[in-house]
Amino acid sequence: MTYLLALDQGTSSSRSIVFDAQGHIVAMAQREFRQIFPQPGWVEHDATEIWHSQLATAREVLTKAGLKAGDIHALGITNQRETTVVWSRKTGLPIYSAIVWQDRRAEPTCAALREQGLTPVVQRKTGLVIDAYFSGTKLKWILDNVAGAREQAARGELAFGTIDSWLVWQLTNGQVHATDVSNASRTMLFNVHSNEWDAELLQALDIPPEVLPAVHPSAHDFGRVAAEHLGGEIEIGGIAGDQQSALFGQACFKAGMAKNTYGTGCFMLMHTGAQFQSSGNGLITTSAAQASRTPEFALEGSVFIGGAVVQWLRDGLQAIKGSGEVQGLAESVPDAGGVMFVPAFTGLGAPYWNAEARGTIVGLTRGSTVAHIARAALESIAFQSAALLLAMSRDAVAAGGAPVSELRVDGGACVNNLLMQFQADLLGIPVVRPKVIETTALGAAYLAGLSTGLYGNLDELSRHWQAERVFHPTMPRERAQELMAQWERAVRQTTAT
Ligand SMILES: Nc1ncnc2c1ncn2[C@@H]1O[C@H](COP(=O)(O)OP(=O)(O)O)[C@@H](O)[C@H]1O
Ligand SMILES: O=P(O)(O)OC[C@H](O)CO
Repeated sequence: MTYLLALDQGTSSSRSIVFDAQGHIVAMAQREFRQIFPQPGWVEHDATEIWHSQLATAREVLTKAGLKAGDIHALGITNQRETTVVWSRKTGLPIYSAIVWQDRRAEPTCAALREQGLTPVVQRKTGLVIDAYFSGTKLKWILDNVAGAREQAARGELAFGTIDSWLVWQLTNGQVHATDVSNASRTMLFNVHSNEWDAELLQALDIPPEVLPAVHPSAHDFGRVAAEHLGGEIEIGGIAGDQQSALFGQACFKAGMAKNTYGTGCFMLMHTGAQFQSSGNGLITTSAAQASRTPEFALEGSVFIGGAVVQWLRDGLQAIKGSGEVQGLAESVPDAGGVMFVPAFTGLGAPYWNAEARGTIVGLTRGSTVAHIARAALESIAFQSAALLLAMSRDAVAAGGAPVSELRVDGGACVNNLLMQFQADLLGIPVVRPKVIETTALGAAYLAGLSTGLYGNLDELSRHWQAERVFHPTMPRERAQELMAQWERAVRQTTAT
């Protein structure tokens, strides 16, 4: 048997999964680590704790699977994106905590960049909007605020990396400082057309090029894990940011193919092939995981509160004891009874981009019960995702393509059949849940398998992808359109004073 090992370093936990060559899960291990909130709007991780937790799960999964390093054909890495680490090349120790993607501290730098009129330049070169979400301004913050950092950087003593680079550095005992295009495309420093760091953007953010990792395609020989870590050497054959990795693991390789990951938030990506497409509808453009040196792109939109609304039903409203109970409660009523719930707890993401919006429940009557609210909460995940898909379809049509014809789904909340059926009803297209919903890790394993010759081409991977269940739309289109209009009215009310 041939096996692939995927390291999936997420925002709340580190996981490792062993897959067989057909993409079936053989074993899985997971560890949570600390979330650090030093002040409002700041979110940090301890990069060393991330490394240790990741290594521990990799060792554990090999034990669980009864395998040795020598049984593993290749290793792939996928990671929470944008989270920024700066470390000493000499000691391998971070000079500051990892600044997490959710952290907002770099907003003043972003405001200054916007004032300098850099918005169109950033958009054209990177596909991104200027936002504290991305790594570049977090890196600048560390260089500006950690004593002696700029001097050390100028002497070439510091290394910057997203979590993938940090793990590769540790796994190879400091032999390799590298990242892949999908992670680089989230830094706001990377030209996604030429697949190179961009001198103008580096200058605008005052980033010394000496700190940057080498950038390679996502399927690439990134070096070998030093024997001491996993009991033998293993080739690192693939790297991709978690959302691009999930798009890859869902075998969405062609323009117009889309996936939505229903986790704490939702991340929807649509492949646009070799075409860099700018959104006219509030989405960002990003590099897709690339099997070769040819640039490939995707449009991306995110929902801030997805499955998290179910956590709020559990912890805030205390309407359920566990997230698994939400479907039963929601199904105890035939519909939401006119209740609309917009969970704008932290503002609204794409395509609305409204930071001031706050959570709103409208349409309550004397007959409304907690079951209606639970159903409306669940439906809000689908409404927000539908708004993203509509934006993507409009962009696809504007670029001369066809609207999205099928949505592939994954993530913790995609197990909810009621939610998936409602999603299909709203969209009017099939919603397809694959047999393996660990598509993020699978994407990284596939990339590693591709670069090491286990797989010949993408068609082979497409043949592995199998649907577990297809949710076909059954709701009349007029009713779905009426509901979407009702949703948009409720969204407008989230900022009504
Ligand atoms: N049966 C369910 N119905 C709806 N949401 C669910 C269900 N089970 C879990 N969830 C939600 O899914 C999310 C967890 O998904 P996961 O993919 O593990 O998230 P993340 O990767 O963001 O940590 C949680 O927000 C949880 O509330
Ligand atoms: O770790 P996740 O699944 O929350 O994903 C985080 C995203 O990559 C942030 O852009």
